[in-house]
Amino acid sequence: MGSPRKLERRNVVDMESNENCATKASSLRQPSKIPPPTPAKGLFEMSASDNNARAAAASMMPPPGLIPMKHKVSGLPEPAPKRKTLAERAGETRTNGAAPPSSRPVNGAVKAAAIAGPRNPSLSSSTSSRNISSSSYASSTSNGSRPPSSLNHRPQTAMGHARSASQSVVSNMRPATAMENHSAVNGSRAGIVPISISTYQFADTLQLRKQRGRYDNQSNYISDGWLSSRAAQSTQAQAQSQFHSKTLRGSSLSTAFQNLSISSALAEPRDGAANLNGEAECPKTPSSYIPRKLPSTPQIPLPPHPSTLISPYKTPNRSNSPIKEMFLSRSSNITAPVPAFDVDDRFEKVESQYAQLRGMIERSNTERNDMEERLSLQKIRLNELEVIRTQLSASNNALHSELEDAKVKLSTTTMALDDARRKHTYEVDDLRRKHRHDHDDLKDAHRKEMERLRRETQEEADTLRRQAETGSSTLRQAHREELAEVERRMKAALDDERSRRIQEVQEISTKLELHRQNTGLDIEQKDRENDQLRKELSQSHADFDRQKELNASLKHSLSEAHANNLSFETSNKAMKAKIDFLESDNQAQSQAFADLHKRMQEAIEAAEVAHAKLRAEETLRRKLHNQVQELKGNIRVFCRVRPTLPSAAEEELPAKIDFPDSSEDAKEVAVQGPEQKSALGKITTSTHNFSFDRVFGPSSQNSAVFSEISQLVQSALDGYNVCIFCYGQTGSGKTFTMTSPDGMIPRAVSQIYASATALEEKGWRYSMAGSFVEVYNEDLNDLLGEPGELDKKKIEIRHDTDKKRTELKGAESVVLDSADRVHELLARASKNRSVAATKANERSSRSHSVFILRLIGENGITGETSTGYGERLKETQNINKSLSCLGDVIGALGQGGGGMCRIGTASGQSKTLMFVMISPLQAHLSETLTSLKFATKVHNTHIGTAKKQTRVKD
Ligand SMILES: Nc1ncnc2c1ncn2[C@@H]1O[C@H](COP(=O)(O)OP(=O)(O)OP(=O)(O)O)[C@@H](O)[C@H]1O
Repeated sequence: MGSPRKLERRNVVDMESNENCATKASSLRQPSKIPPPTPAKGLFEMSASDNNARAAAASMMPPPGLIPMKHKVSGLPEPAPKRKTLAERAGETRTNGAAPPSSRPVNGAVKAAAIAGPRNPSLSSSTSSRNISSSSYASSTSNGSRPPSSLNHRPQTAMGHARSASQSVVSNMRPATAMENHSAVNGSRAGIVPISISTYQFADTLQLRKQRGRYDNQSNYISDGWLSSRAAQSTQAQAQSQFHSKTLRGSSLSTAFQNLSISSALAEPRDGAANLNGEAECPKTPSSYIPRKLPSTPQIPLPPHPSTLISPYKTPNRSNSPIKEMFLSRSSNITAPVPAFDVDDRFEKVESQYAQLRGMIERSNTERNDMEERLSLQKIRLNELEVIRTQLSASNNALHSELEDAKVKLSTTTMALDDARRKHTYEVDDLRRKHRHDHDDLKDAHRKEMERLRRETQEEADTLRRQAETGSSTLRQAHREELAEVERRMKAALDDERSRRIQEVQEISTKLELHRQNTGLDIEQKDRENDQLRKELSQSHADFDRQKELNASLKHSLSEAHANNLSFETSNKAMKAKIDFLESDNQAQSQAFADLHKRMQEAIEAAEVAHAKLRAEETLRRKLHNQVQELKGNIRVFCRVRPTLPSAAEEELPAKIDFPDSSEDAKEVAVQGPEQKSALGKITTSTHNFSFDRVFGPSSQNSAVFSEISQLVQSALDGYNVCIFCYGQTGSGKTFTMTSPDGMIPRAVSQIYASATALEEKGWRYSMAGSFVEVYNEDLNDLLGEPGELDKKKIEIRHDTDKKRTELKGAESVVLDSADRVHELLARASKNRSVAATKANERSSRSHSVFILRLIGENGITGETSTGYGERLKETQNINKSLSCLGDVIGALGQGGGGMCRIGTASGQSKTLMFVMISPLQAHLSETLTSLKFATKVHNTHIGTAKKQTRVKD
């Protein structure tokens, strides 16, 4: 975008060029293959007619008014009435105002022609031809020969000419008209500038025509008259043509004037005074009109025959034109006189036409002034518009900047809105979390309250029990006394009973004796009676039968009596035995008591011996158990492959995992590695075999796994530090194995409780406390603390090298006074972990949770104490740092550098069991192999003998 000034200038230039174009356009000729009898053609003919002006003047030349009439337009205004003749006006001094300034350079060719004119006959002849016609001038200013048509295209339009004008000097293009020639010579537009000059020059031309006519009149009037009339005719024809153009196109006056001016340029040298005056009065005359020194008219040689001028490029039409024969030539055979034209009449006509032209020029000037005024107005308007445009662009810029500001504000507002929305979301989340925490707190408080109530109830129950026990001992004493009383009473009763029984027995014995005696008497009497009867038998057989019957009945009675006698004898014997027993009871009882006491003393002594033996055996058992554990290895590696879950997606294909020694205590696992493509494109798979202390397949249950580690739990009870940790990728079953309701931790705690209860009779009293911490970002967080303090409350690890104990300062320790308490503890830790996991998704896979069970055992009899730690670590494979650290630790432990770096109690002081957890899926195959390789490394590590943490009470 240019500056306003530039724009204005460009507009002006455009307008000028438009005007120029319009002007040029007005001089356009319709292209025609047959050249019309234009003045250009006539100029050549006029050159030729210098010698034969008379020849066929009437027939060859059209009457003066004929050519103008051809182009005359009916609407053309009539010329103004004549005031002065051209001859008169030719002598007048030209005004400066009529001569526009010109900066056009003098054409070199013209200058050369002017300078070299007298010396070069051919040039002078051509120059003379210029006096007659601009067309011939154009020819002469060229190289003297017409250029080949192929190189010198004659412009078909004014525009074409305008374009070619600047090239015309170089290419020697033949102009179509004098006007075009003029333009070509000057190399600049021919528009307005020549108008005022032509007035003056045209007058000169006319004057010269007259003088020449007169001169010629003296010598060859006819020829001169022909020349003059021919020139006038040519001028008139041009003027008429310009009128015609003006009328048709409205702005071709300058073109017409240019034609005239060229003629005047030819006329200038003829009259030295006029020429000098012209130069003096109009120093700004265009350079193309600089007076040239030309030979005076009388010495002007006749131009060569047109055919010689244009011979190289003779137009076929022209050469074949029959008109050519109508012109005079040396070879013309003139036989009849040719009538002369009336020159004055022609001049008058030309004058009138000139006046007409002048009027038109004035009008044109007026129009031009109007146009200039309009142009200046337009320029002003343009400036105003430019100012408005500037203002508008300024306001546009302001609006743009406002728009940008508004956009920025909008984006700021949007961002603020987003921030507010995000903040609101965070606040809602926080509130939700707080609400959840409050809820959990309430639940905790409720649980605590319940515990408190339960404890109070327990205490009350204890009090009651104590009271009951007190009551019961009183009762027992009373009972004992009562029992003694009863015993006494029983003894008295027994004595009474005994004496009563003895008395009864004596009575019975007496009765029995009496009865026997009576029976004997009866028998004797019966015998007598028998005898009597026998005697009487003879007397009577009937009496015998009767006697027999009686005898039978008597026998029966006898048997009954005998039975009774026997029973009586038995009871008598029993009674006798009883009496004997009762008589001997007192002594036996005292003897029995003494025996019993003796035996009891012996039993107590034997029990004491047995207890001592048992304790010695328990110590031996522990020692042997520990030796067994040591033999099994203080760091053991178990591998567990979890089953494919029913919820697993279909595309989760299982990996090929085999258990070559699939027995109850399998120790080997074989994993088929990923497919590998050889250079030849052959696909191979390799099987990786691993062996560990124990391998559990997918179908293994937690109970089976625990049976393998229960001995380690026993070691914890025996006072050894035990570390059990799971290692494996996410989702491989670590949590399931360790903290599920039947996982290792609940089972271990239950076993410890059961064993502790069993050991109570051996004098051991155990107390248990559990802590649950999380290692995240190398910080320890308490999973049993308040959820809000999870990442805030920091826990310190303190290691007492003297006591060889490691403690976590700040971690909450929950007393496990019943086996069920561990479930609560695990649930609390799990909840805290899930709260933490919602804050950071990756937390689960980047954190390690450690459950620490602290066992303190005291033996009231022996005074021994044992302190052991059971630890459960859940190590996640995802952390390479942890992996390498763990590897380093275990490696260092294997080389006896246990104190260098510690993970929990995984050192020479402890027994360590590592679970390597394996996912059965193909997708996790590479992690599976990495885990197994690492576990193999650990398995190959030997850790020094574990030392029991036993102190003898002072
Ligand atoms: N032996 C098994 N038998 C049946 N289901 C199992 C077994 N082992 C693991 N699972 C199941 O597999 C899933 C993932 O196990 P788990 O959550 O214990 O993995 P993890 O190793 O603790 O994962 P993370 O490291 O992410 O905590 C759980 O749904 C669990 O119930």
